[in-house]
Amino acid sequence: MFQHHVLFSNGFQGNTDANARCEVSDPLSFGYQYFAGAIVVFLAGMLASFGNSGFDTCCDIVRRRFVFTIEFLSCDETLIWMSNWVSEHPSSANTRNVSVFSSFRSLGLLRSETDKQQQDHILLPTGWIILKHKNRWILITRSSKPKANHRSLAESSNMRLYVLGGSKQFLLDLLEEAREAYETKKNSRTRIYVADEYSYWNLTSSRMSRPLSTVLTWPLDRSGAVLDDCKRFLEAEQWYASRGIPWRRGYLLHGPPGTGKTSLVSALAGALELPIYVVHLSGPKLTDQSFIETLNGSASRCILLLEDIDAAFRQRNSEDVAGGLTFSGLLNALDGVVAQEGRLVFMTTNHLERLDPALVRPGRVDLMVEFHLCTKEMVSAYLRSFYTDISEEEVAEFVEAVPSGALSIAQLQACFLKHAHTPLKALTEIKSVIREMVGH
Ligand SMILES: Nc1ncnc2c1ncn2[C@@H]1O[C@H](COP(=O)(O)OP(=O)(O)OP(=O)(O)O)[C@@H](O)[C@H]1O
Repeated sequence: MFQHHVLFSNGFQGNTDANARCEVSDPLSFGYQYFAGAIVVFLAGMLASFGNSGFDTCCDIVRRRFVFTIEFLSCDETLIWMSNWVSEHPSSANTRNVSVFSSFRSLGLLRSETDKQQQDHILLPTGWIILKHKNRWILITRSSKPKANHRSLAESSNMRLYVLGGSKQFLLDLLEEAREAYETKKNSRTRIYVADEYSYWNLTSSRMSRPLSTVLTWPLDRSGAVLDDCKRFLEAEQWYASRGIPWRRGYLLHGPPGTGKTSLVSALAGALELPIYVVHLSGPKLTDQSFIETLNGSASRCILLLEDIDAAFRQRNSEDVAGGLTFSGLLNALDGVVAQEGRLVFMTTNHLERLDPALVRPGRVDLMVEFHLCTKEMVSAYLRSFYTDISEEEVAEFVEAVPSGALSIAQLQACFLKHAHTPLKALTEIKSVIREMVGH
């Protein structure tokens, strides 16, 4: 994906043309170059950070002639790319003193204490970092200060790169390299944000993306069809705009508990490389206004997940409120003038019949997907995916033992997990569960 980066020049950086002209074509031997390069970059950075007016002049001269500077701000995603790049640079490999940099904090997002997966943290060497990349010496400094935002405990953390003999193109290439490395790392994981009572999004988990093929639907190719629908929508912004249709698409996943509704959303997010933003509508502090603020604070490209929507609202004319959010507040936020465009809105319910028709009318719900208790084909497919070396005879016995529409995949999964290496024991247990269900 092509990204457009804007490099701002500031007074401190001096004339960018001058910087662009000062490509280092150094005749010095490699050993000397290595040493001298490190010293110059180090001095330049020192002068930059601690200079008084006398030093400022020297600093300016050194900078204009030899050094190209770029600053990454904490509010910008480029800081995450660069931090990740630095942490993975071979020069950082043997560092014994590191500081933990949470990429989400840097964007002002508080991480939940419950999720401490190492992969979400970037380990940066402490203090100043000097490294060599593509024959250029780079000095990296970082600074941080508490943010003024009362809702966030986050620190605002900036990073500066001083590149000896750098150029604008060198920095753009570096940035692109850093972005690609970060995207590749990130895209194998799905991020899930949950809104708190202050309409603030907390990253509560970042888990390995679930392959779509691991979610069984009925018919078996239903999940692929839903994915295609999502992709078509995401690519159709222009199509919607040219027809004056709001660029929104709502999905309602309905069916008994444990049949894969949430799993499908999670797998779709992985396939589409989108984060999931979850709002619990029954939160007592949620109001019409805070709900809108919450939605506005989510990423412009994301899956918005409203789970168990029936538990929040039943019939419009009976209980109109769930927590502080009213039914009309929900409808307005979903497709009123304040509604955001370009997002995929997924709602799930176990009780389709309880939903108010206004909530599921086209425009709010454009595609309904029904989830089923296991058909014989689903039992067979799930067995084969779980016990990869199961025999045909055992599959046939299982399929025979489980009546269509009796069990959810979640129930099968629980039993299979108990007997992960002994399918015959799982079969015995399943048979007794079925016997209990039919009452003999
Ligand atoms: N169709 C399915 N394909 C694969 N796994 C499934 C399926 N249905 C359920 N599971 C497994 O069962 C567990 C529960 O599934 P999930 O949370 O997706 O169900 P749900 O329909 O959203 O349930 P609820 O309505 O109670 O929220 C998960 O661990 C999931 O792996």
